[in-house]
Amino acid sequence: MTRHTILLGAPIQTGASQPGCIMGPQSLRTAGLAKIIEDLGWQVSDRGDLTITPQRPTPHPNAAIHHLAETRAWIDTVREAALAAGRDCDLPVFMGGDHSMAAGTLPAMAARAAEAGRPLFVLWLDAHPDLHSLDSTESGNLHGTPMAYALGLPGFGSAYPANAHPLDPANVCMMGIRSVDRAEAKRILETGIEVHDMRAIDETGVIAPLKAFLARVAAANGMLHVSFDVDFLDPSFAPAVGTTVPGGATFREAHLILEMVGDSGLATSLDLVELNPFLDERGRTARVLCDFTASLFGRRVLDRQTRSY
Ligand SMILES: NC(=[NH2+])NCCC[C@H](N)C(=O)O
Ligand SMILES: [Mn+2]
Repeated sequence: MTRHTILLGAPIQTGASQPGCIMGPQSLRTAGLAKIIEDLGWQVSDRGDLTITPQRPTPHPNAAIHHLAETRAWIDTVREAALAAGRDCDLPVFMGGDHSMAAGTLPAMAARAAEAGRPLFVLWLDAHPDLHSLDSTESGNLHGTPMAYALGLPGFGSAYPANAHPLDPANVCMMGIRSVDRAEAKRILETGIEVHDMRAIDETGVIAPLKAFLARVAAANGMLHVSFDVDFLDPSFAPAVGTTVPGGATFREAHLILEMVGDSGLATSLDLVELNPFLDERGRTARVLCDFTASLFGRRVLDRQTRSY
């Protein structure tokens, strides 16, 4: 049976300090995301881009926070549309937008998993754990908060919607982490989330920890959401991101991770976030993201035969 994917754009840039992620979905389309997946035998539907209406500012005791009202509106809009996309296909691709998008997609995928009576697992590929609450963020950039919110951690009051389906921290695996704020470090220790920072990856490689995680997902008959932040990658080959951190995953490390996830057949949803086309070089980061996505959708070397001239 032909498998079906839905592409859904969430052009959010209010969670980041630098503008530009608003162009993320269009850049992925221009780089040919739909065709790359179609060529692998999938049926692809593009549901276009979500929008929110203009918002009146809502104050918050943490004065660093900006665009709280927009973020909240995006969370509600993304959550509803992501849940519908999740119900309607095998593996939706959520095209950001900055990472605050995941404050909508993670609860949506958790709700979908609950409907299916299966646990949700999350593979978080990112330089940052995004474990801030509204109380702890120092930058005020709300793309630093989605994981804390999705886990149901305190510090959000009623500024974000109530989270009816908090993630189990035991089902989260983070890779690529190399920039952690103090409050986030504390939360990593308190929650016991599995974090493979770049130091650990340098020592052990990605294969062993990923195999172990995927085996847990399979054993639990889990659904698997992959949240892919461009800054997971080394900025030398993926420059189109506002929060670059040196020492990121190499091209091969990232491919291997997505190839292994692809082989496992376990992935049930994907976020592609933080692509800032304004900072790209001739579309190379968008192309690289499409290539990685193809690996997750099962592309092998022989699916991509070269042509000699
Ligand atoms: N999704 C991201 N790029 N997050 C970066 C967050 C960086 C930093 N921890 C902050 O809160 O400002
Ligand atoms: Mn992130």
